[in-house]
This record gives sequence, C-alpha cells and structure tokens, in this order.
Amino acid sequence: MTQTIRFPDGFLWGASTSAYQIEGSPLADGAGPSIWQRFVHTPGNIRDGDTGDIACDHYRRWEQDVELMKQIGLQAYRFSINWGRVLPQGRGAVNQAGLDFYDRLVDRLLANGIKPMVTLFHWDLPEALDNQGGWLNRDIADWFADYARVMYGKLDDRVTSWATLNEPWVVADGGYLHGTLAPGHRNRFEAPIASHNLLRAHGAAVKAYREMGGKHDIGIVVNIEPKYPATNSPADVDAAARAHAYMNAQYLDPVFLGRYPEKIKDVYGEAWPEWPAEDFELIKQPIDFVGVNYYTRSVNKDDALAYPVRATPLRQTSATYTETGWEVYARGLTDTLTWVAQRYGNPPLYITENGAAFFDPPVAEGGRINDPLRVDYYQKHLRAIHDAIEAGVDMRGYCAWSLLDNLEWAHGFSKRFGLVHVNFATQERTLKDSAYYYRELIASNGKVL
Ligand SMILES: N#[N+]C[C@@H]1[C@@H](O)[C@H](O)[C@@H](O)[C@@H]2O[C@H]12
Repeated sequence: MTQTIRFPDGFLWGASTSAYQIEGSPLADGAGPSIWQRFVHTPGNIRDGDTGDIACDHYRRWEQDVELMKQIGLQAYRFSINWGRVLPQGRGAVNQAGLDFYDRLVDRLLANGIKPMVTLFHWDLPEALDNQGGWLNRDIADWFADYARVMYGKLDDRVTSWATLNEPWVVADGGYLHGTLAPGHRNRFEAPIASHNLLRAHGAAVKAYREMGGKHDIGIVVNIEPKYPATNSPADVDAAARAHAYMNAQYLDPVFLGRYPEKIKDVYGEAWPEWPAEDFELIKQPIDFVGVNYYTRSVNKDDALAYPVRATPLRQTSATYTETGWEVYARGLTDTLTWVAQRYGNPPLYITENGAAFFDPPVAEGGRINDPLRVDYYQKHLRAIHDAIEAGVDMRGYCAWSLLDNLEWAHGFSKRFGLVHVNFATQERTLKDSAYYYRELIASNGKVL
C-alpha cells in the first residue's frame, strides 16, 4: 500500500532562475557589466562560445515568463538581482532603469499570486568591483551591504523573502581556485579569502537589514552535497570528512556556530589564513532560513593528489547519472536535510534548487516534450524531502531548478534543466511534461507523488 504523501499546509511550491543565466541584455538601459561579460567573451571559457548576451531574453520577455509561471501554477518564484544592472559601478549611482525592471517584475508576480523570493547575489559581480579586488578586497562586505540597502529600500515593502548569497562555495571554488567560473582565477591562497569575504558580506547584508528595521525573512542559499566514504577505511572516512568540511560545513558552521570546522585547516593547509575574531561576530548574524541547493552526492576515496580535499569522487556503477555527470541519489537529500537540522538547531529550510539536466527529445506532435527522467528525478527527490519532514525537519518550501532552460554557466546552453524548454534560436518556450507534472504536484500539495 503506497503511503499517501501530504506536505505541510502552506508548503511553498516554486521555481528558480538567476539573472545572468536568463535575462540577456547585460548592458541595456545603463546596466554595468558583470565579471561574466568578460569571462564569456574570453574564448575557451564557455562551451560552444555561448554567452549570456541574449540567454532566454528574459529582460525583454519577462511578462511572457510570468504567464508561464502562472500556467504552471507556481506559488513562488526565486530569482536574482543583477547587481550591475542596479549599480553599474557596483557602488554609488543607482541606474533607475535597472531598479525599475525588478520593481515591475515584483509587482507582476504579486498581481499573479506568486511570491517573489529574491537572491541579491548569484555570481554576477559587477566588473567595476572586481577591478578593485572584488571578493578579495575586505571592503566588499560594505559594498555588498550598501547594494543590499538599495534593494531593501526599493522592494522590502513587497518582497518578504531575501537571500544574500547563492552558493558561496561555488564562487570560491570555481571562480578563485579552479578558474572554471568567473573571474577565472586559479590561486589556492585567494580561494579562502574570497570565501571568507563572501561570508562577511552575507553577515553585513543581514546586519543592514536588521538595522533598517526589516521584518521579513532573510537567509542564505548554500549548495550541499553529502560526502560518503568509499570504504570504512580511516583514510576514506577522513577523505569524506575533508570533502564535507570544504563544501558543506565551511559555510553553515560560521553562519550558525561562529567558527569554521576544524577540518578546514587540514584541507587548505598553508593556504588557510587566521581570521580576526570580529569577522565571526559579523558572519553569524541570526537568519530566518537556509536555502539548500541539492543535486547529488559524492562517494569519496582518499587521494593525496586531489587538491584541496585530497579525495576523489568514485562513479557508482549501478546508478543513473544526469547530463552534468551527477549521480541521481535522492536519499542524499534526506541525509542532507537531517544533517542541517541536527547540527544547526532545525532552522526553517527551503529547497531553493533541485533538478536535473537530461537530454530532452525534440518537441513532439502537439507540442509535447516528453522528459520522463526529469519527472522521475523530481518524484524521487520530493519523496526524499517528505521523509525528512517525517523525521522532523522544518521544511517550508521547494523551488525546482529551473523554470527555464538557460545558460548553464561554462556548459553554455548544452545542459537543459528547465521545466520549460527554450528554443534559443527563436526564444519559443514550450512546457515539458515535467512542467505539467509539477503543476499537478502543486495543485495537490504533493499528493500525486
Ligand atoms: N550546474 N548546475 C545547475 C545549477 C546552476 O545553474 C545554478 O546557477 C547554481 O545555483 C547551482 O549549480 C546549480
């Protein structure tokens, strides 16, 4: 007898995007370039030479896209603000046209009963700030707080959910250690500095919100990937612990516990600086929720040559893998959510991203796009979330990644995560079968699982 699944009353069902991945028009109407403008136009950085110059053309088609959200029945829409569209130099003069774009979007979402969930930073740092050191300059905590104040001042009368950062780990690891993401640095001494300043900026933006009397929810969005040892050998167990400290605990420990996990020094070694104690007072500002981005897990083998964590993920022979090479492992989501709940005092949690890139067939007769693997992925992961709820985790909502097929960073347009297919040549949108399935899920509050 299959269990009837019921999600809590008021559980919020949404979908997520980010500015640079969907908006296009990166320099329109006075916007200042982000570090992605330079990065995507540097040959070799993005597959097929794809760029965000047009992307999903959302900056011009946003009304059509809100209609799509309504058609799917979204209760919430998580999106990010392009910092440089609002502050072209990252600081100082406000670009009114940029602010007006987000103002109109928020009003239209609310008019359609869709809750805006705003992320202030989703990787598109203004180039002008990067030219002043960007995340390597300790002043960026103040620059970010000033930008946050501009957005709070404009939208906090209607936006009730703020996230400061999206996935600081990816910014530090991809942007400063491995160079696979903008700004493309490869420096093991820079990565912890960027990571620490991202957390300081988070704390400064939360502090600014409280000081202005903000009464709504503010939190942080982190990617969490549970790390399992390949064997019970001490070497593999320790390898998994290093990988966990590096990707997972390095972010929520400072935010909730006011300190880094001890193991992080073993990860970075000589590249790990000592930090001023007052930094942790700033970072650990009380927050109202954690956004968890979950995609997969990794099974780790000790590997002395794999910097910085000295652990290598092992492919699981019997598993299904997505187009991005990620194992489909829904149990890892339950383990992740119970870990966060147990370690940090059961804070309110949202899944702010969860989804999969699979090869989608062409649009069939009648305009249908059959994507059963994506439907199966959602079904498995929502069941895993329900298991966490049954275990007492305070789950408040779920945002599918992503509303639209979009620019998958260095993958270009080759990896499609959308509930909605985008023909990037014509900008035609087509709901995939997974969008129709998600619509039923929302309408039944998860009962059709
Ligand atoms: N790759 N991938 C999909 C997805 C990416 O498109 C988002 O921008 C990130 O927040 C996070 O990495 C996850």
